[in-house]
Amino acid sequence: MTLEIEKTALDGVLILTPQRFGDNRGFFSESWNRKRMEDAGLGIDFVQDNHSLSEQVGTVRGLHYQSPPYGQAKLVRCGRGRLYDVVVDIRKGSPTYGHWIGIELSFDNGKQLLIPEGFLHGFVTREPMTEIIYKCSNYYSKAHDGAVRFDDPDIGIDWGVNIAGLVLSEKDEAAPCLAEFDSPFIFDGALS
Ligand SMILES: Cc1cn([C@H]2C[C@H](O)[C@@H](COP(=O)(O)OP(=O)(O)O[C@H]3O[C@@H](C)C(=O)[C@@H](O)[C@H]3O)O2)c(=O)[nH]c1=O
Repeated sequence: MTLEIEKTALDGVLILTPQRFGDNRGFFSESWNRKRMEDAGLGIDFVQDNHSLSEQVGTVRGLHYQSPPYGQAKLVRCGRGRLYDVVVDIRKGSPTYGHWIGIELSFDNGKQLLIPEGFLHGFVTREPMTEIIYKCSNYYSKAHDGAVRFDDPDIGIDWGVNIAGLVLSEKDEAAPCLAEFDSPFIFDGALS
C-alpha cells in the first residue's frame, strides 16, 4: 500500500492519493490509515466524519470555516461523481493570505485534499448526485460555524463554471466578502 503525497501552492495543503488495488471485482483502497499518516508527519486527531450529497451539477457549498477553539483540519474526498474543491488561506499575517488553490476530486481519480485549520473550504459539483466525504479534527459547532462569499472578487476564484444559476444555501448567499471579515486565525509559521 502506498500513499502518494503532493504539495500545493498553499503551504500545508496537500493532495493525497492512496493506492487502489484493482481486480476483477473492482478495487480496494485504504482511504485513511492513522499510522501511515503519522509516519508521513500528518498525525491529525480526526473526531468526526461528514458525508453530503449534492443532487445538482453546479451546487456550491462554501466557503466555510469554524472559529477557534472549534477550528477544523479536514481530509476531503469524493465518494461519487466529480467536484472542484477549493481552499483559501485566511491566516492573518500569512504570506499567502487570501490566496486560493483548487483541485478536482472525483470518484475516478481517488484524490484527497488535506486542509489544515486556518483555511476556508468550499466546492462546486461537476456532476449530478455528487457525494463528498471528509474527516474533521474538531466537532461541529453551530456557534463557531462561518462562511465567506464563494465569488468574492478579491479572492477571485476561477470556479470553471458560469456563476449565474449555481445552487447555494441561504447561509452561503448571505456570506460576507473577505474585506468585511475579521479572520479569527493568525499565521504562526510554516506548516511543512
Ligand atoms: C457541517 C455540519 C452541519 N450540520 C447540520 C447543520 C445544518 O442543519 C445542516 C447543513 O449544514 P450546512 O449547510 O452547514 O452544510 P454544508 O454547506 O455542507 O457545510 C459544509 O460545507 C463544506 C464545504 C465544509 O467544509 C464543511 O465543514 C461544512 O461547513 O447540517 C451538522 O449537524 N453537523 C455538521 O458538521
